[in-house]
Amino acid sequence: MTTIRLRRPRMAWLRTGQLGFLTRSPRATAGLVIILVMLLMAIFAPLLTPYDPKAGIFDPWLRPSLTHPLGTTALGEDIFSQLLYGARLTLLIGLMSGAIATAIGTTLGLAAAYFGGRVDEAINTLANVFLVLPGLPLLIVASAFLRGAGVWPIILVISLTGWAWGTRVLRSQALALRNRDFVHAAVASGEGPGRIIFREMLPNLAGIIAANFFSTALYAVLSEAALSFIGIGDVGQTTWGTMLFWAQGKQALLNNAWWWVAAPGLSIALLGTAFALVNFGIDEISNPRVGRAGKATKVLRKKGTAPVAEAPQTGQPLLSIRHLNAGYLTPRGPVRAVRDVSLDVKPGEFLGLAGESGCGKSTLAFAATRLLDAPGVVFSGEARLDGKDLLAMSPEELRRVRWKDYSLVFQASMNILNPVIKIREQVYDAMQAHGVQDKKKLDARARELFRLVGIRESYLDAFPHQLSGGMKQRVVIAIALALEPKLVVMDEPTTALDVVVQRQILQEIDEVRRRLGISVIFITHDLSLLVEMSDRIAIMYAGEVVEEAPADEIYRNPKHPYTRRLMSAFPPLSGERERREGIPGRPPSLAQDIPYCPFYERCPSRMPGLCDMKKPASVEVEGGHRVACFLHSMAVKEEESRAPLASD
Ligand SMILES: Nc1ncnc2c1ncn2[C@@H]1O[C@H](COP(=O)(O)OP(=O)(O)OP(=O)(O)O)[C@@H](O)[C@H]1O
Repeated sequence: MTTIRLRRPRMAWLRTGQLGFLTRSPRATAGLVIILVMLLMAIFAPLLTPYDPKAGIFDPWLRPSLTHPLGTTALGEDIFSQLLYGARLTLLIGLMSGAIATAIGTTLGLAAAYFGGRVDEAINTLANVFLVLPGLPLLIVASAFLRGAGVWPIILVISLTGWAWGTRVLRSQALALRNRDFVHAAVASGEGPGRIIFREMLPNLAGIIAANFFSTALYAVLSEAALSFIGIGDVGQTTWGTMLFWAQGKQALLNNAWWWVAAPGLSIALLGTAFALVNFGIDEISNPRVGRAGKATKVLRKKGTAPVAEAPQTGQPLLSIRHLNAGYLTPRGPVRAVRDVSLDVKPGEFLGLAGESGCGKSTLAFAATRLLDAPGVVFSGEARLDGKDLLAMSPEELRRVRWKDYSLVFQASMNILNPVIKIREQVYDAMQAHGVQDKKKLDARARELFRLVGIRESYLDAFPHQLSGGMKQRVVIAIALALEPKLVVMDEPTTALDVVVQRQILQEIDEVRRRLGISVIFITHDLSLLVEMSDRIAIMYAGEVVEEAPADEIYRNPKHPYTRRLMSAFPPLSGERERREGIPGRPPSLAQDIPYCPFYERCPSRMPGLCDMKKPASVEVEGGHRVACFLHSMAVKEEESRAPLASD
């Protein structure tokens, strides 16, 4: 049975201490103070006034005085007492209706987005039906029928007619979130569904949920006032709405007792304003860009130059990919983006993977690490990490090894950072999902990681938007290194960054992987960069690895005609500036079978009748230098056929 580790979900602002921030937002503070004062007035009404709100024991139409701060009604009741006691039911109606409608709306909206399919369809249909139900006529009918049943009919009708809007909005927002990179990354890092919904998605929806709550609460307060005002509902109860009803019925304004109308009317308006103000505050929390949380620090600290320790080379590959076939199932048939690829990565090795765009580099990396999403599919093959076949693992086994044994950084990795969660929490996440819970250890490790990738520790308490693109990418690299995985796959991790930052980050990656003895698969179009960084380079073309050799060997002595053209398409590392040429022609479509040399059409050294008839096998031409080209496999064969003669 699959067990999912779930931490107790807590709302984001409680966890990150952002509730404190709420009180630092002047608007939210004002809103909270108003609501709190009203709540206190409601709770402590018996202490604040000695009079029963329904006791008509005083002279009617008394003007405001010290004994009766808001005067008396036409029936001789104390208006101030009515205002205090009325707050009880008015607040109860608002807060309860808001809470029930928001709970139903949030649960159904999130369930629809997360589970999709039939669940989504059913919830959506239900929400559509409830959206067209006319709320006010229903309220009138329910109140008329349930007259005398107190305020609960109103609360229930408002809750039941008010949840559908929230579900609609939350569903669409949650659907968009479901496809965001940070949610994919959370899935990839082994987080369970509950944790993803509550930890990753819910905080991003806090603004909408709050808006839903406060707008329903306000709607409820206003509806109750409107119903009471026109005499529907239980006018025997004391609420701000029934106060307005009686004031109107007894013609308070004509009797110059404007305070009888003004007191409940202004209280309702003030409550609405308070709801709106707190709503603004929560919007600031849920969207840190709006707020002022955290101080952005400006200067990057230069990293120390600690001694470098190479990983022990055991000779056994850490990752061993064998006959891997992977691709995409499309309506026009399968695209075979990775074709019978076999590749090894040794412990501590930096393997560069290069090739033109669309040749299958990313598909290879994602397929081998079981991160290929639909419509991607692994057709066949093995990918053994430390002897364990990743492609045969159960989802639970995979969850255990991901991030711990291997991790991934890709081009748009900075998007995996959840915009509403502080960097520190996100660095902790991967470690917590794998059992590190001790706060001191988490903090020490997070600081160490930041030093390692050259970011000031103070950025741990920043939000992602406070960091530049380069820094976010460093954070992601730090997260990828958090559990000291044996292998990190980096798919163009710096392509989106400017050249200076790229170089800095690459140097840091190189130093970190040497220091920690981590193996790296580094994917890029930039062959000259790979030559500089890699121990070994594999060149891919049309889904196949056509050449593989130590980096300096590829640089000095490229053998495959494609590698040679690729090398000449990039500027040399040093020397005169000269005009570079691209490779004429286009790679073949990966939707078709290619039972011959895939480079045939573009190859300047092609041999018709051979290269267009069958596929060259990959052969070792020199120690560790393999190439899949007839030019070289023939030379090897000749060499081999001469060898016995020489020994005769
Ligand atoms: N979702 C998809 N559906 C169908 N085909 C796809 C899909 N994703 C990628 N492909 C195809 O698979 C092939 C390999 O793509 P892949 O992204 O692995 O190449 P790449 O070498 O990493 O390219 P780049 O360097 O531009 O990222 C391409 O022909 C591409 O069009």
